[in-house]
Amino acid sequence: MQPDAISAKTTPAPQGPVPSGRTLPEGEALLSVRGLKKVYSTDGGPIEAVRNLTFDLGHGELACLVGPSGSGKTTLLKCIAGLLGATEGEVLLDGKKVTAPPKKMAVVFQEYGRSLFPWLRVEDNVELPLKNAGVPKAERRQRVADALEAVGLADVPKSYPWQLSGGMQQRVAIARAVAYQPEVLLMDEPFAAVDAQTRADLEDLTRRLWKDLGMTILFVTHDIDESVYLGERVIILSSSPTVVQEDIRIDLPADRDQLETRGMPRFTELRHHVYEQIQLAKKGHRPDAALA
Ligand SMILES: Nc1ncnc2c1ncn2[C@@H]1O[C@H](COP(=O)(O)OP(=O)(O)OP(=O)(O)O)[C@@H](O)[C@H]1O
Repeated sequence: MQPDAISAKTTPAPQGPVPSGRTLPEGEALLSVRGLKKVYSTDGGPIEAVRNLTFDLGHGELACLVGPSGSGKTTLLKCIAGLLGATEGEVLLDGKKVTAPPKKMAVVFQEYGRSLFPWLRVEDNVELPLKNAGVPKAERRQRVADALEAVGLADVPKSYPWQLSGGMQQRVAIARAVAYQPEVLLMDEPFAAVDAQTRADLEDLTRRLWKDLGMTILFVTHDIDESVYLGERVIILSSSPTVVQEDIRIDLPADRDQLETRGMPRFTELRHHVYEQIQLAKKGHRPDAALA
């Protein structure tokens, strides 16, 4: 049986029978993905990575995106971030079409080792995007100090990334995104390469920053438990060529705790449901309308 909250608040997509995630009335969405399709041209022929994705994110939402390996999660995030052009459809930020990386957006990737500059100290890594954006020096310093404080790294501003643990390096990457003060933060499996304890700490840090700073977050993860623990909503993708398989509201209490929340019967119920859907997606199940 499906949990009660599933499909709650879902409104039909404007363009007809194609399965869609939750959409909002015009003017209410901060981020809109509309009929997004991405086909890669390769020497071996075209690869249709994403077939048709439609969903909205409202101001201040924290949504997780899960789907089978190869279902196009990174492709979608790159299209949203303006790093990759769509074949069809569009991404709108505050109603404006995204055609290049928008100033209001920041991305945290999985590979912190590659996203931080090893020759720059922690504080300089965090400061760099602010410099590039022309933020005045005094304000830059304050924002860097605040961001390092927020991620619990106020005591290592002069260290180099390679002098820190993996979890600490990822916190530097998060601090860099936070200092930039984005309206939308995209996170692509950001904790996949850290140990379980650090991962739990970083999950709690993400929710705390989300609450304190009021950002809108789209968080891609392979980890079903993580998606349910972190998200206010979980968007499940089908296997490639990708459509939205289901868009679930996570009706767990706002204050989450690694032991208490994960021990709740409702957590288990939601987790089971997402797990089942991913298994179905892996077996090639697609929402009926996608086949039409
Ligand atoms: N640059 C590219 N050129 C050609 N095909 C690509 C490219 N990038 C991704 N693809 C293909 O597009 C599909 C979706 O890939 P993508 O990396 O977006 O999926 P994913 O859900 O993020 O995967 P994973 O969960 O394994 O990280 C795959 O079939 C992949 O092989």
